[in-house]
Amino acid sequence: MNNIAAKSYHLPIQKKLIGLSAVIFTGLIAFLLFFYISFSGSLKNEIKAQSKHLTESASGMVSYFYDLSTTGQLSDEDAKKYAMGALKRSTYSGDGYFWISGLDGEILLQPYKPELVGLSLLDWQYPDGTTPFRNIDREIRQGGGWVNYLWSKNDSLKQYPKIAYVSYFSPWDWLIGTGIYLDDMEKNVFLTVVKASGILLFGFVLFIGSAIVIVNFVVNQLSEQSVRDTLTKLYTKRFLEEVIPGMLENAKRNNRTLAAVFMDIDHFKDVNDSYGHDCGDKVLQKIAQVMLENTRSGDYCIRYGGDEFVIIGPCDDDKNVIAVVERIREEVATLVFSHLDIDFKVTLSAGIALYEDHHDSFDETLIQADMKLYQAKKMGRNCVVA
Ligand SMILES: Nc1nc2c(ncn2[C@@H]2O[C@H](COP(=O)(O)OP(=O)(O)OP(=O)(O)O)[C@@H](O)[C@H]2O)c(=O)[nH]1
Repeated sequence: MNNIAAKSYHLPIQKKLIGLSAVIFTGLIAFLLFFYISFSGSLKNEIKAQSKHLTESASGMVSYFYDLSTTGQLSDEDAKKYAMGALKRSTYSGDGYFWISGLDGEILLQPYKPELVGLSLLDWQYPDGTTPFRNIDREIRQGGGWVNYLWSKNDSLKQYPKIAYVSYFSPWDWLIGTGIYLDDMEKNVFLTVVKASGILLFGFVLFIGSAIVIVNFVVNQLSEQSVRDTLTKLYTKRFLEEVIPGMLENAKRNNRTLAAVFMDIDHFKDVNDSYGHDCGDKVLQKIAQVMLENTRSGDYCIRYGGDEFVIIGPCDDDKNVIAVVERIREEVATLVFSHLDIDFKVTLSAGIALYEDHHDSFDETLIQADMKLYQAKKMGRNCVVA
């Protein structure tokens, strides 16, 4: 039954929530795009800075061996040999390595392609005739700088664009460098950004999902409260109007009919007058409880107004309905209320009508049930007329 209520009351809020999520989602995609562009730029710079830092550290290592030679602890030749050995072993990030060449372009150290040692880089030409290492010394002599060139990977002959930071170790006229393949860098940047975006997206989905669950819960609670009578917690007359079309449809689909029961407490005015309004309220609450306890989950118990109640529920014929209403009437009649040590009892009258003729409007059934209630009152009250 709550589904029907949800259908009637939640739709606009849910639509707004979906709209809001769509706007936030579009915003997030735009943000991720912006994030990708700016973050990938700074990540590339970071990778380049790391490469520069590595080359400078390698120069520092070479410098250490050079110092040993100047203090006479190592011969110049041994110092160079040990420095080269140290750099040869200094690989990083899996396949990162350092190379050394002389100022004349001669390759002195190439850990992954030792066959190149002794060859000169200066005359090395690309198919377009350019010589990438010819200008190295000019820039590098200032201390260090970036060089772009093509170089094959360890496991293939194909050449890939590479960028290397090269520093100049002047005492030995050595150029020390370590390079990064641009496609590897792009791949690393892409993977890092994708991971970061994935985390952001996951966070967003989690946030929106929780927001939808919480809002749905709050909306359910609020709409449930808005259709409940505050005193008896039964549904209100307004809710009856909302729920009837759906109930009629269900009844038709299941080849059943709907019963309408009108109930009214007998001489309730006297209860108020004799025992006070608060005591009257307690009577109303107790009778509502008896109604709820005696009806099924598909039935709707409604406080129609004042001391008047309505029950609507699917049924096949009036026998079961009469039995249920009689049970409620009898149970109410046995209740003993007390006020300032005075015990009193109340009774109620009821009228039952079925929607069996499938009139155009259910209002007619309600009017009939109300008329039957009137008859019950006329017949002396504390009875059910069907
Ligand atoms: N305590 C209390 N009384 C209410 C409430 N709403 C309506 N009433 C009272 O319920 C009484 C309804 O009385 P009536 O409909 O005139 O008739 P009755 O006294 O029940 O007599 P019959 O219906 O003819 O048996 C009135 O006195 C209203 O003031 C409420 O929320 N709390």
